[in-house]
Amino acid sequence: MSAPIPDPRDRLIVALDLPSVGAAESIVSRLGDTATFYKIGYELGFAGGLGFARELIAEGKKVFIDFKLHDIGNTVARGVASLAALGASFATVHAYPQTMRAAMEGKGASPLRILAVTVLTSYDDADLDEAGYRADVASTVAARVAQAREIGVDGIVCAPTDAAKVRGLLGAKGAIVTPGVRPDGAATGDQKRVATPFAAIRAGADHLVVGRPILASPDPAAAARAVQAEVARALSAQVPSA
Ligand SMILES: O=c1ccn([C@@H]2O[C@H](COP(=O)(O)O)[C@@H](O)[C@H]2O)c(=O)[nH]1
Repeated sequence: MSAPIPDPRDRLIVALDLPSVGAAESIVSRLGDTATFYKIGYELGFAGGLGFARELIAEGKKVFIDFKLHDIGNTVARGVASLAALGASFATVHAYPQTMRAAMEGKGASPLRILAVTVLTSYDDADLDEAGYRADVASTVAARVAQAREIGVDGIVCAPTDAAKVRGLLGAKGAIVTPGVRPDGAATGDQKRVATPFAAIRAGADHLVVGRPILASPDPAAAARAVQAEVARALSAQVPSA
């Protein structure tokens, strides 16, 4: 049997950073068929979002649970096993070796893909220094990707500005997922390491996570389609002409 043809709409993951299931239902309905992949983080997750994740999956959408797990190995492995049973497509853990190994053990043979978060996109060198790290963002990302690759995690979450370097370190295998994506002119908010959808894809990202630029738009479906159009433009620019 041949491999399923990937749906290009899956390149965009819409972050449902919303306070209630009702608010999420409203955005999902306005996005309709435009969006196929949704991310659920703390805000919606702690407000009934896991039940909503189940509904989205039952409707054929893909779900990324972004709780960035980090705990003792037993707790991480068992938490990940529950996310695998839920039917999530992606789940995040912080890129600490013990945590990454536990997550890979917890997912078992399920299709859940474990993504290791390297350095949050809201952090710059000064933020790492303030948190007690003695290495800058670039070297911390590189060290974490090397460990993630060694452990065999399924993918990496990094800033779009790190994606080219991460792709070089990770090789062709392994998904690169980038939050911190901002269409030209969009407010950056608390994000510090940002790039446009076009630049992120050109740098080697497989999936872009976009929240506020879509959620805050008067027309979320148009905003999502604009991101997808940039993705398509970047992908076609990557293919050398015959
Ligand atoms: O390094 C990281 C890891 C995760 N995120 C999450 O992505 C979205 C981004 O939302 P925007 O509104 O597009 O800024 C959000 O859910 C974060 O928790 C990240 O931003 N950076």
